[in-house]
Amino acid sequence: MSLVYIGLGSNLSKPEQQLDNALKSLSAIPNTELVCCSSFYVSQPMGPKDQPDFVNAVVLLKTTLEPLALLEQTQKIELLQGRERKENRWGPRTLDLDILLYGDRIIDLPDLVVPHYGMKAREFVLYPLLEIAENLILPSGEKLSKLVESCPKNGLRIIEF
Ligand SMILES: CC1(C)Nc2nc(N)[nH]c(=O)c2N=C1O
Repeated sequence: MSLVYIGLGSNLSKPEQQLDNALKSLSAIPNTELVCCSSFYVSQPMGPKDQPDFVNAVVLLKTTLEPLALLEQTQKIELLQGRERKENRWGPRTLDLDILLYGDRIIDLPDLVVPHYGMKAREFVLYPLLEIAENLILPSGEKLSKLVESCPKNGLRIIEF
């Protein structure tokens, strides 16, 4: 059984609803349990600013699926929710599911790099992750709490339901 942290992001077609739907689909992945989810956070787009603000969250899964089998499941959910794989990397999207951490594994495959390549500089990943994993140590040995200390919030704010 592995503990896997997944980043969720959306800035199209009712982003909060997109994340709610994604949570339902993630909890239905075979051999996988959705353990907990962070609050939903709103933030300005990193990269091109001429697009809507994003809604982001991080979830913790417990799974016996191997990394590429889990990736297949998350990509299926993205497509189900209307993500066109052809869109540009920095443009708006209905749903992004990124495998941030997979236990203590370091994975470097053409389709999957874990820890996620950009997570250390993304406030919209680090703050929700800290909310559900305050004592996390990354495979590199770095403390998540230290990374958050040096990551500006850039206006990131929790959506109060
Ligand atoms: C376009 C890019 C880089 N910017 C983002 N910016 C924010 N705030 N949140 C995201 O999830 C996000 N995802 C992306 O892929």
